Parts: sequence; C-alpha cells; structure tokens
Amino acid sequence: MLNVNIQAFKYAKTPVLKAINFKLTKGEHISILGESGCGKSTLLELVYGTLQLKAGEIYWNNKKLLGPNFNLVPGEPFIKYVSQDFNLMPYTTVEDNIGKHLSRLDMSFRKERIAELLEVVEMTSFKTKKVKTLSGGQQQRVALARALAKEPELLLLDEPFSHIDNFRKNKLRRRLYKYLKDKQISCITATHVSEEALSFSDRILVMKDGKFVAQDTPETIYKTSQDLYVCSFFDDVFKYKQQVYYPYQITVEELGKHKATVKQSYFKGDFWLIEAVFNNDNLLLKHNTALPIHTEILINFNDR
Ligand SMILES: Nc1ncnc2c1ncn2[C@@H]1O[C@H](COP(=O)(O)OP(=O)(O)OP(=O)(O)O)[C@@H](O)[C@H]1O
Repeated sequence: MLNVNIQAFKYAKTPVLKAINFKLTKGEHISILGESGCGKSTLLELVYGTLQLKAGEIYWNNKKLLGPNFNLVPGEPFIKYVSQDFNLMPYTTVEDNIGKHLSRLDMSFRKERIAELLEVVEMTSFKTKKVKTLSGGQQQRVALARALAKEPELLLLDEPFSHIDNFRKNKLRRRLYKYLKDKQISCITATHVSEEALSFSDRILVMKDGKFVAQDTPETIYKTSQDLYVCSFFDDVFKYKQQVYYPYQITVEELGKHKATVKQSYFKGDFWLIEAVFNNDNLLLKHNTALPIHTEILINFNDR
C-alpha cells in the first residue's frame, strides 16, 4: 500500500503542493484530475523518487521512500513512471526499448514478454522500427509498454494518452487499465481528461493549486459535486442559484419555467448542443434537434 503525506513542496521559492494526503491499496487505480500547472507531475515525481520531499513522508508498505538524496539511482525499482517526455532511446528499436529492463539471460522469456506487450499497445508491426522514426502517439505507446515490461507494483502515468489519436485511444485505455487490474498493479494517472478519470479509476482526486479539492468515487463526484472547477472537467457547466448544471440537466419543455433565447446549435452526433442566452448569460443544453437562432424557448433546470 502507498501512503502519501506531503505537508508542503516547493521549487526554490515557488510553493507547489500543500497538505496532500492519500492512500492507495494494491491493484487500486486513482486519477489525479487537475488543470495544467496545478502540480500533478510534481506529485508523481515525489512518489517516484526523482524529487526530494523535505516536509512530509511517503511509505510503500512499511518502507519509507527516501528520495534522490538517499538513492544512488533516483526512482524506486518497483515503481515505473511514464512521464510526458517518454524518455525512450531514439536510435534503438521498439522491441529493444520495451525490453530495456528485461534480462537477456532468458531470451525466450524476453521475446515472449515483448510480444505480449507489443500486443497490449498494438505496436506489433513496428517492433523492428527505430523509435526516432515513430510518431508521438506511437512513442507514447512504446513508453507504456516499456513501463509494464517488468511488472511494476505501482505505475505512475502522466497524461498517458495525450498524443494518441481518438481512433486508438479508447480501445487502448480499456486494454491497458484492464491489464493493470488483472495483474493487480496499483496505478496513479495524472490527467486533465475526464474520460480517463471517470471510466477507469476507483477514485478521483481533484487537484487545484497544489491541493485536493475533492476526493471520491467517479460516480459520487460526478453526481454530487456543486463545485464549478470540479464539474468543469466533466462537461460544460452553468451555475444557477448555487447549483451547477450539466447540459443534460437543462431541458427545453413546452411548459418550461424559464425563458431563454437560442444563440447557436452545435451538432454532436447523437444530440445537439444548444447555446442559449438566459438572464444575460450563456448556457448550454442538450437537445435532440437543432433550434433556429433567436427562437425563444422555455427551459427547466433538473436535478441530477
Ligand atoms: N523544475 C521546476 N522548477 C521550478 N518550477 C517548476 C518546475 N517544474 C514545475 N514547476 C512549476 O510547478 C507548478 C506545477 O507544475 P507541474 O508540472 O507539477 O504541473 P502539472 O499539473 O503536472 O501541469 P501539466 O499538466 O501542464 O503538466 C507549475 O507552476 C510549474 O511552472
């Protein structure tokens, strides 16, 4: 189990993290959800052991993680960290990158393991290609496979699908997180993308300015939070009478209680997103057809 207790962390004079406390059990997945610059990568680096924590402590089971000032090679061996810059060897093949941490003493195991991981990240046909010839998304997939090669106990992922196209992203997410659950590998994903957090985490920790402002299961956070910052990660939001409304909660009805005026309709595939002016403010609501500009509509605000 991971037990993180960070009282404070700063770079030179810039304070970044404050009062960060959480635990992570074996096989559990959590997402750190937060805007750019809020401190997500800093937190992962402190856990991994490439940044030195001075005020606080981090434990893995009963072992205190001491940080780079106390380790010859920074980074704990049972933790793997996939950072935003991948850290791959550009002039080496995909298979050798993935096998970097695997022993060459048992070549048949090595080959099998690399083949298995190439399949998880759908890169089998690229195995003999040099990494420098790959796209950003392909490199990111190699970095993910390399991190899994020696089955870490804890995996830290920093925006793990940021370079991968939508076509592959959803399938890859499902495969990767299922693989981690099957192998009972604990995982922390730092992201600003709601899909990763909502669909693939046991808990979401929402970070703002270096602090957690919400911690709960995805369903509870999505359904109960009335915090504009938190809800904004999940959808467009509109605040009315101290309540935060997602577009699906605002409906156009013949006997709706409030008047609004249509400003624009956006096609979204299985629905239309209608932008409307209400109380001199813009709101967004979900509707099954487009609506003509300037139409007056009657709307209701509904509970979640
Ligand atoms: N090496 C450093 N020296 C000084 N300040 C830093 C350093 N690294 C990060 N920071 C600052 O610390 C704050 C948190 O950065 P961090 O990279 O942890 O945020 P983040 O939430 O991971 O952002 P992003 O999603 O953009 O990667 C930012 O204000 C950043 O400018």
